[in-house]
Amino acid sequence: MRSAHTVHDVRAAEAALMARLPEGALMQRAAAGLAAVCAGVLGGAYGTRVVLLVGSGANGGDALYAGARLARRGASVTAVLLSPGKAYPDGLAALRSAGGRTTADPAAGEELVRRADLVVDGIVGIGGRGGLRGAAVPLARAAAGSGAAVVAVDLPSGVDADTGEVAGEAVRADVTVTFGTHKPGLLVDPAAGFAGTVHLVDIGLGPDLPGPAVQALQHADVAALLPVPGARSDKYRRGVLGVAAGSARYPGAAVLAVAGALHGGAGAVRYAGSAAREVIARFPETLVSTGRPSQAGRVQAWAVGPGAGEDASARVALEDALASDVPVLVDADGLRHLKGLGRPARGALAGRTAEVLLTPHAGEAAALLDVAREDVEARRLEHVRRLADAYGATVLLKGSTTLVAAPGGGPVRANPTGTGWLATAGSGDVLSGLAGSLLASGLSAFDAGSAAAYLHGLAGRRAAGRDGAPFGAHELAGELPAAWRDVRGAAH
Ligand SMILES: NC(=O)C1=CN([C@@H]2O[C@H](COP(=O)(O)OP(=O)(O)OC[C@H]3O[C@@H](n4cnc5c(N)ncnc54)[C@H](O)[C@@H]3O)[C@@H](O)[C@H]2O)[C@@H](O)CC1
Ligand SMILES: [K+]
Repeated sequence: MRSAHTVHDVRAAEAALMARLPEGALMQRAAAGLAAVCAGVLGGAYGTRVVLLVGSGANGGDALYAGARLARRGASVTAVLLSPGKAYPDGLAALRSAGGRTTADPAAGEELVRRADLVVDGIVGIGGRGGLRGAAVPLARAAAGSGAAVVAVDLPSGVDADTGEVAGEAVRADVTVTFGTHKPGLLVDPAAGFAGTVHLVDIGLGPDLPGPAVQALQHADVAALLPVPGARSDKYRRGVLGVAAGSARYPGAAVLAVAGALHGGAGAVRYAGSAAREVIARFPETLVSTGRPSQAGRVQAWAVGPGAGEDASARVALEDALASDVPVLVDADGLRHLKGLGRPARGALAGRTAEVLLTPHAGEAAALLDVAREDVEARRLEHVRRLADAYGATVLLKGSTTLVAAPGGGPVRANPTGTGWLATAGSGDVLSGLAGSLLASGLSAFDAGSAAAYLHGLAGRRAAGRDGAPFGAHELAGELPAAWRDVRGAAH
């Protein structure tokens, strides 16, 4: 599990640890880790050209000390000082005594960047506010346009460490070397898209850190969550998922939701709705009926809404499922009907004894919160939390990094496996069935949502192939068994 902490928590942990260590020890740990990653990226420091972009704070200090280490190993190192009067003095002295040079001329800096093998971004770290400013902007652009590898110190300068927002220009890194713990912005888009490959350098903060603000599951975490049948399992004990999805207009959504559901761990899938004929034709193992959810027989969870349409029967299906005493996943048209139930948002769900999992994309989340879609996309972390609290439900916010938040606080899970190839019609229907199936097999809404997003992303990557190619949602569903095997195989 990768964990990310807020700037406030990182600073508090650093202060507690620093009080027990000699002065400068933490920065030396950070710089040593940074220099080691840089040397690895370069394939050895000797004879290489390294340019440090150095701002006014300790982030620049890390870059200067790492630059001194690289210079001692034979790299030609030049620091471009963006605030020459404020650059970290001891770091500057260390660089100079190791044979490194400095310049305060931004134009000369841009020229150096264009000819560099490696650019180290020490402009700002966790002390940064807003996008890049002044001379940092053309330098960051020159770095992006050069052939140099760009290594960001702690986080790419210009991105917001806590929110993942990118308010203006930011450095585009190939590699980010972060210290002590991840920062939420390294796991959450849009900022995460600027970070490249992230290396965590352990500087000893662990014992002083509280619980994380954001988590990203890894194979072993997901393997531990996935339900595996034992000797005493039967199809009912494994859990039965009810799917109320699709309509005469969108029968395919029902088929795709069932396709996802058959790969989520439930022992059986019941379908209730007007696409029963299409579902049974494609998946003869499904138990189908054409009535409302409450007439379909006993289930352990419902997945409601994909392709359900806008007419009254879809609203009735949602109300019916919510009136049950089992967990309910609400997606797509179901979310629209949820919004339109006419009762206060919380009221629609408050009386339930079992969990609710909402799975909106940014546009649906915006509609549920009455805000602009762009606001949700720019500050996804804030909005997934707000939506979970407003509706008293667990929320899976789909997108470039899918986020899952439970109501009432606690860490948000950021899914690391997504790929842009998943943005294809029907992909969300497969996810609904998959997450619903995991709910039916007994996982909490939080775990079901995050494990489903993880498997769905892996399946998407497999379907796209190593070089990347488009696929249809039915092919995505077809890759789910292989995604399970990837995850379970890595845990053994
Ligand atoms: N505190 C510690 O013990 C450690 C800190 N470390 C480093 O220290 C960093 C934090 O250092 P600081 O608190 O000095 O802060 P930063 O170095 O992140 O930046 C602060 C300075 O940047 C300026 N600034 C803010 N936003 C800007 C923007 N958008 N464009 C240009 N300049 C901007 C501010 O005026 C401020 O002076 C971490 O990110 C990490 O790299 C590491 O050395 C590990 C140990
Ligand atoms: K930085």
